[in-house]
Amino acid sequence: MKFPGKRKSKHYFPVSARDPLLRDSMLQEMQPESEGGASYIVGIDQTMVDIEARVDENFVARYGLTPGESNILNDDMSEALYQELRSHDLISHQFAGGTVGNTLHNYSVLADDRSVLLGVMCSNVKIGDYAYRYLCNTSSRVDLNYLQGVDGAIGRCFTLISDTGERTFAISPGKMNELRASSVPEEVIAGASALLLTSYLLRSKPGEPMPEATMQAIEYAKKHQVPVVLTLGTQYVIADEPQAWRDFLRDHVSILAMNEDEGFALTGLKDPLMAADKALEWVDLVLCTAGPNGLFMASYTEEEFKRTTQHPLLPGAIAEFNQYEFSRAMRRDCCQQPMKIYSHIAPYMGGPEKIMNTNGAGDGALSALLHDIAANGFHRSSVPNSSKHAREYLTYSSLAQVCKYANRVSYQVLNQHSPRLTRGLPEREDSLEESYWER
Ligand SMILES: Nc1ncnc2c1ncn2[C@@H]1O[C@H](COP(=O)(O)OP(=O)(O)OP(=O)(O)O)[C@@H](O)[C@H]1O
Ligand SMILES: O=c1[nH]cnc2c1ncn2[C@@H]1O[C@H](CO)[C@@H](O)[C@H]1O
Repeated sequence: MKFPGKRKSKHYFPVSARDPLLRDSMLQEMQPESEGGASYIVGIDQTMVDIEARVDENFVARYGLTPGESNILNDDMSEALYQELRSHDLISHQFAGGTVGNTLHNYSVLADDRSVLLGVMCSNVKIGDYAYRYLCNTSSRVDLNYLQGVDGAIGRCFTLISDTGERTFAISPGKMNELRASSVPEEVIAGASALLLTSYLLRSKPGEPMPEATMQAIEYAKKHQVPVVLTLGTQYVIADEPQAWRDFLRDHVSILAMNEDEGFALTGLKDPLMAADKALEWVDLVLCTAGPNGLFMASYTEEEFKRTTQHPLLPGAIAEFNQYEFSRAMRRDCCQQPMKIYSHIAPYMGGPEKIMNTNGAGDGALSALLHDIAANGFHRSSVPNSSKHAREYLTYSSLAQVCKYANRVSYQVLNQHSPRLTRGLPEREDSLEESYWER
């Protein structure tokens, strides 16, 4: 694992006196990690490839699709849509996709370490087909050994970009929802630092086993105290039944990732800070991305061990909300006196000069948060006596540092075409501190 502490520690966890147990020599010893992976993330996804095409505004309306939404197509519509894209030569890119698949891939690239993907894969893969492309475009650090074979195609996600830059997904599901509960291995969930899920998993046709497989994974995660991370799909999935999603969060989820639109659909609050604050009623840690306005995080920490920021205090609906952003996130139930902490960061370097692609920028931010969570697990098992583990923290770094890291990774995604990182961040990121607020 690329341990965040291996970088200049001040970049990732702003302590002035370093942990005496965490000397460089010890970190060196920690580097060669066994293949089994002491610390990994597991996730479930609807296995799919993204087929990106530029279309005119009428296109989306002609197929009766809701703009901006992730729409499900029937077989006839999929075929007609695909044929139209092909005959007009509109397809510009094809990548492996899926929101959890993207996030696990990015996690594995950033951490240079193992993650485990659960889902389906064609039993009979042919060179050049979509399943083949999916496998070829997934990091070799993503463990695909637990995928369940199916007799048929994986999903296709037509990613339709209009003239205005709006992105509409049209999903041809194939067999993507055929994952059975019996294909969810308890031991893999039990050993993970976190279980990653998306709200899309609960959206399937009657009789398809994916929702049951998802609930089975949640049951194992609870049994083994593995934090459940949920990324909300699109606002429409949530807006259909917001109360059911609030109950779901309260009952099953510890860490929530969403963008401001999804936050609004969930809470009825437009301000991402207030939406994140509201979500703390149900979960322990919230990442809320807000496009050109950067991102917010909110969590709990132990009142006695809160740490005051050295950054300027920020105005907002909660006055000086970032006052304790140098604290580390904890589960509310692990705090004797829980207090809420918040942080915000503006886009890294003000955003790229030219945005290549916003698709997956939020997934990128979440993969950085997962890296920090896994690093905490890794550090806990490597240096159990460290003062860093005197209390049960969720993250290795402070909320402010996780924001920085998440934001930095989003920037990287905006700067390339695919939602999946082609390489990790520059090894030392020496410029991070100095150049952060320039431009
Ligand atoms: N127009 C922009 N200018 C600068 N930075 C941006 C812009 N759009 C996004 N970002 C950066 O990317 C991060 C995530 O963006 P956004 O909120 O659009 O994610 P998202 O909608 O969840 O994306 P996806 O669902 O496709 O993964 C933001 O927090 C910000 O750092
Ligand atoms: O229904 C779905 N299930 C899983 N992933 C989806 C669905 N719709 C869109 N995406 C995925 O979301 C990613 C960007 O966040 C895209 O890469 C797309 O593949």
